[in-house]
Amino acid sequence: MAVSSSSSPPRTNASNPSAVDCRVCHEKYTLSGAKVPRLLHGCGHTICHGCVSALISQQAYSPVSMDSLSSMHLTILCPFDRTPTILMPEQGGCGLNKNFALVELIENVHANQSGEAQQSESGEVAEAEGTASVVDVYSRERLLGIPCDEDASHIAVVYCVVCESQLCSQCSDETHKTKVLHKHRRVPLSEKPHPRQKCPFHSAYALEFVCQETDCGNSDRLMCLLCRDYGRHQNHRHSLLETEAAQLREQMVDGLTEFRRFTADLLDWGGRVGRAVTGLMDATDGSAVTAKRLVSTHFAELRDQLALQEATALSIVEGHARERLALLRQQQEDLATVTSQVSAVCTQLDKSEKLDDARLVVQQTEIVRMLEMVRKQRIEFTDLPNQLLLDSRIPLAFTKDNRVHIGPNVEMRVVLLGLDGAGKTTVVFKLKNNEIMPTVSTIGFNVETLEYKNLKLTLWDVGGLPKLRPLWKHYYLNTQALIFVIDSSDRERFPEVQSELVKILSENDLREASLLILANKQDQPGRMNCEEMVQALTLSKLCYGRSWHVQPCDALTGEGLWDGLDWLTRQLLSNTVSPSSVHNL
Ligand SMILES: Nc1nc2c(ncn2[C@@H]2O[C@H](COP(=O)(O)OP(=O)(O)OP(=O)(O)O)[C@@H](O)[C@H]2O)c(=O)[nH]1
Ligand SMILES: [Mg+2]
Repeated sequence: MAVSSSSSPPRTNASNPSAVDCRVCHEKYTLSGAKVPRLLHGCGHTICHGCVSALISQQAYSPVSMDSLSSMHLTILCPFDRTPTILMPEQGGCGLNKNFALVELIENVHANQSGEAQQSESGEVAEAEGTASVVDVYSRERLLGIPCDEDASHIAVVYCVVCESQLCSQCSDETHKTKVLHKHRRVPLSEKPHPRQKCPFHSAYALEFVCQETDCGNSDRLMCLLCRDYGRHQNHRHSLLETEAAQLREQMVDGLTEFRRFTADLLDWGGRVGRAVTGLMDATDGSAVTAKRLVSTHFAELRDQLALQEATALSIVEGHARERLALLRQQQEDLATVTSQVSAVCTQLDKSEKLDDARLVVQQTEIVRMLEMVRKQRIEFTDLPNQLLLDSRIPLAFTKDNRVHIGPNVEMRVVLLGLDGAGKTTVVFKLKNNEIMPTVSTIGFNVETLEYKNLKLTLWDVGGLPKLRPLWKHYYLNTQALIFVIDSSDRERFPEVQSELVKILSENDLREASLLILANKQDQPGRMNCEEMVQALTLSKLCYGRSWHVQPCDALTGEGLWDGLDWLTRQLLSNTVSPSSVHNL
């Protein structure tokens, strides 16, 4: 500790410590001021206010003294057992309670020694028998440089809380010599309490109490002595303003600690979010850039693949057209040859017919040969029209993986099922003849053939009335596709629809069949869309393992029907047509 002269050097008594001496500086405790006993609440030991201040000024620069999370906390270590005690820096030593038991003891000692010479608190010089070392407990106050109220040439170091004056040690001692004034509480100037606010109703009195009545009726809870005893808060329960403020401060300290941690957490999360934003938006290699690159690559690959598939399909069609052309040209040539042969025979027969009998008979063998030849040609020609490939169309269709199928019509058996009134018959008529026919409930079945692309579909439209449903199973055998028609607007019958679907889809004969679900009557109010229908009928689960598709449609206008049929033909060609008839890419 620094050794210096002080305007009020405390007495030291290191050689003969007693209960009323500070065990650090070995000076006598006093009732107020620098030697007032302060209780270290961390461990319960007591040291004087001056030593607390000295510890604070020492600890303030120690790295362990500051709470790492809260700069508001100041920790001092007990000089006896190094237990930490936490303080608010702005309160300094005043933040610690006085050891009131000791204060009482000192008062008793003072009372007993009233006749004796008073301990000098001015502390000008250490007494001869005391220690030689003196602690300048007011070094901080001196740094403030506030002039003494009694003598402006002195620097004030203490504050009398009763007189409300700032004094140097000397003037403090001199002005507080009397027995009464001596009792005035004086604190180091750096610990000067905030000035008390005056009562707005009694300007001579300070606000000292807080009303605790819940239904007090006064807008202002603070009161002075007069308000409490005679005024608007008379007979009201109340507490000390100081205590109330201390409790509030305590709550604020707790809150601040908590909030600083919260702020640290927020900053931490903010940092993480910031890093995520940077990672996402990095212009050169951020996640967004990478994801976009992946999308572009994916679609570029798809385009390449499609271009390749298109080129292959075109070359297949061109090859097919060339073959057909060559065949037709061959047929052209053959016909021309036969025609010229027959014309030549006709010319020859015309000439021979004009000959006389003798000459004619001479040519008999030749004439018979020509007649037989032409007749033979004629007989052959009766079959020729059937063999001629006069249809210039090239029937083709695509599989679902874009392979092209060219060839004669492939026959398929398709069964239409669904509840009565769902629109099966209407769908068939619309597909077959593009017309709307007034329908009645189908009793039994209708069968229609439909040529679409290079498929020849046999459509079996089976009546859906409950009494007819047990007959559905007779149509399952060799069925390549099932078209299940649903009235999308009739939500009440969805459970019935689902129960029929469950039964149908568990049929062994339909295991391989493609399933086209027509969500019909999309023109009707209250209709269910495809997504809702898939959910409502748990179709993903029901149709697991088979090729299935839900197509919204309106059988009256035909909207959606051909899209559904396109899906079906692609499935059927992929599943059914022999690999040799499909031109692989
Ligand atoms: N508004 C509307 N009505 C439709 C639609 N499709 C069919 N209908 C009508 O629904 C009613 C029943 O149609 P059908 O084709 O006879 O029904 P179904 O499924 O063959 O019935 P069953 O033969 O009893 O199994 C008829 O009045 C049709 O005009 C549609 O898309 N919209
Ligand atoms: Mg019908």
